Amino acid sequence: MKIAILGAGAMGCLYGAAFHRAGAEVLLIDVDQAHIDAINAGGLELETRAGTEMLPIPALRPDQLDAPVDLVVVFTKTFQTDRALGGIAAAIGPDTQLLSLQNGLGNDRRLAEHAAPERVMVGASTMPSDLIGLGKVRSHGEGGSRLFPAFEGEADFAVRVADLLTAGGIPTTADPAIHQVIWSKAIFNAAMNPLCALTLRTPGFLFLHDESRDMIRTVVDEGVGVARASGVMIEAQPIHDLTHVSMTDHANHEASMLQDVKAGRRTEIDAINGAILDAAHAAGLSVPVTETLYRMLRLQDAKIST
Ligand SMILES: NC(=O)C1=CN([C@@H]2O[C@H](COP(=O)(O)OP(=O)(O)OC[C@H]3O[C@@H](n4cnc5c(N)ncnc54)[C@H](OP(=O)(O)O)[C@@H]3O)[C@@H](O)[C@H]2O)C=CC1
Ligand SMILES: CC(C)(CO)C(=O)C(=O)O
Repeated sequence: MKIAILGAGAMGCLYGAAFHRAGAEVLLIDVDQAHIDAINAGGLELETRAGTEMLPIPALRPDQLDAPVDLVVVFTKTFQTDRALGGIAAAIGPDTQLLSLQNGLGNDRRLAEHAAPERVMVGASTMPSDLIGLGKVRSHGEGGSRLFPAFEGEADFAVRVADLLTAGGIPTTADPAIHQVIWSKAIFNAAMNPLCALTLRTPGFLFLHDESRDMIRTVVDEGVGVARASGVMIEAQPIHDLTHVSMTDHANHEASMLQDVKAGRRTEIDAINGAILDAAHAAGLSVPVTETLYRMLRLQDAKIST
């Protein structure tokens, strides 16, 4: 299978490495020329709990992709998706499948702007990953992914993709309840990521303080209420459990939103807390802690653009 990873940052490199280990033909696509050059010069350096690997995966700029691939895996930030897919139009042929494992809500809709709905797959990942330098990624922690066609597509291709990732070291399943999975992950991120970004601390710090643990519990309960009012029937306890795993097993992982704030980049607050807030308004619900965190991160983002 020929796979283009669109956005060779922390997660793109981690997933590109798994596809590569499983024998797929992988191309890492990014806009950062220095990062591309570093990968092409010495290989992708991936540090996990199992050790450090140097993987000879080619990296390219979007304009260097000139023929259709079988699968595009989108791992840009959510607000970069549309532009990034527009930049690789030549790689999206009539049979090309698109997959997003990005955080947040609405990724299905964003991908369906660039391919027929039956060729759009979505999902979520609980793998942690940090970009630690040019051509260098670190992932310390267990996790996995779930994916499935977003709309009415056939499950066969999703199963093949999941099997490849599992063979490459990221346990992945094709899960028909994918929209419940995505809502649960978005609620988890709405609770964890803004608090990491605002305190400039990792989940282990949040575990030490009643203030953060209380807010995390409340945001999860608020989000589950919104999901259920929107017709997505999920339970709160598995999400509470996931926040506990994050604060203990992934205690030192820099949540992606923390990585963004530290690097002076815009965050994905609109696709996470903002999307839950929009759904709350549509359902006539109030979600005060989710909304406060949303407003705080919007202010943080405003510092970058002003
Ligand atoms: N990091 C993590 O642990 C996790 C992240 N996620 C989600 O995965 C997604 C990716 O996150 P993450 O890997 O951390 O993000 P990164 O910022 O590390 O990676 C995104 C990459 O995409 C590149 N990019 C931007 N625009 C384009 C474009 N037009 N064409 C090609 N590449 C482009 C960026 O370059 P540049 O920096 O120059 O803009 C960057 O290298 C997000 O939705 C995130 O929420 C999900 C689970 C865990
Ligand atoms: C790694 C994980 C699951 C937890 O923080 C994440 O989604 C993120 O960093 O955005």
